[in-house]
Amino acid sequence: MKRREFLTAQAALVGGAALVGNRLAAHEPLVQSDGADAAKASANPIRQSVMGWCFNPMDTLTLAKHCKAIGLEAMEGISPNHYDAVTKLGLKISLVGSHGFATGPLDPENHAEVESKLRNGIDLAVQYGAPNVITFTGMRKAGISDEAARRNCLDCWKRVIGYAEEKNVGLVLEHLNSKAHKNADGTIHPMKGHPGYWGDDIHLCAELVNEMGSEKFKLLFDIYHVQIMNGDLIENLRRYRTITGHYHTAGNPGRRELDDQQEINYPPIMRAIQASDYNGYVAQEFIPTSDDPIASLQQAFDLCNV
Ligand SMILES: O=C(O)C(=O)CO
Repeated sequence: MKRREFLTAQAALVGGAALVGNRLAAHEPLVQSDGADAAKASANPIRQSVMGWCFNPMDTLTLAKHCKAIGLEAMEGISPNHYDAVTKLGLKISLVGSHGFATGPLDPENHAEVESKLRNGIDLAVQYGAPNVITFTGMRKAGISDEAARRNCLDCWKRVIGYAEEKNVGLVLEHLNSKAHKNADGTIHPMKGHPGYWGDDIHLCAELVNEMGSEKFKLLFDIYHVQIMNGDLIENLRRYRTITGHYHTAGNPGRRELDDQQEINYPPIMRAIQASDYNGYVAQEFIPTSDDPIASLQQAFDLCNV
């Protein structure tokens, strides 16, 4: 989108709400009717992907074949060792991995690793035509204040963003929930929440994206994590849609299927995404609980295929 079209679209989106640069400031009220989403969500099908780790221990190629049969367009969260085989099946790679969520740029001790993994991720994304590479803030650390955490993250990402722009690959910052989710035996589930994660407020993550000031640095809006930490999903999604580069799904509570045992109403959320003229991916990132995880994937695909 050209800059003038972008600004016109923004103006239409937010009516008179205040913009920071060309981006909506956190907590500014939005003025858009729900009807507008339904009207615009038509010839713009959601491009669906899946996070491979959720389907462990199913092997990646088996999952890939099911994805192809169901109609998903892409996969992510799989080892790059599988990229050749997966792309040969006709699937795309929607998101490339980099450093983990625990070893983020918040801590300068991680900077060398984060920088090198982001650069490697960008190279892989170019090789396989993936639009984005994931990044995280990392965990809070004693002795690092919020202000220092912000500065450390921005300093590190700013050393890489020029390379991302040159290669036309996006970096997407994932917001995560920081609540502890217990298993039945009282242990903490390692993937339903990430206690200690600093970027656990969607407004903070949006501020970081805005401070980066690059079209190649955007939000990874994980609907499950946002529901837990901030809620108000459609309002937040609309607020940040021009700075969102990727979406993840899951049912809440439990990071489970998108079924009627959970509380998030996905079809209107998908229509809100469509109405934003978003043309990136929405990746299913739920942990199947049923005996037939592929049936769960089919059900999630159908529900989001609005
Ligand atoms: O929990 C998540 O959503 C993650 O992507 C962590 O890697």
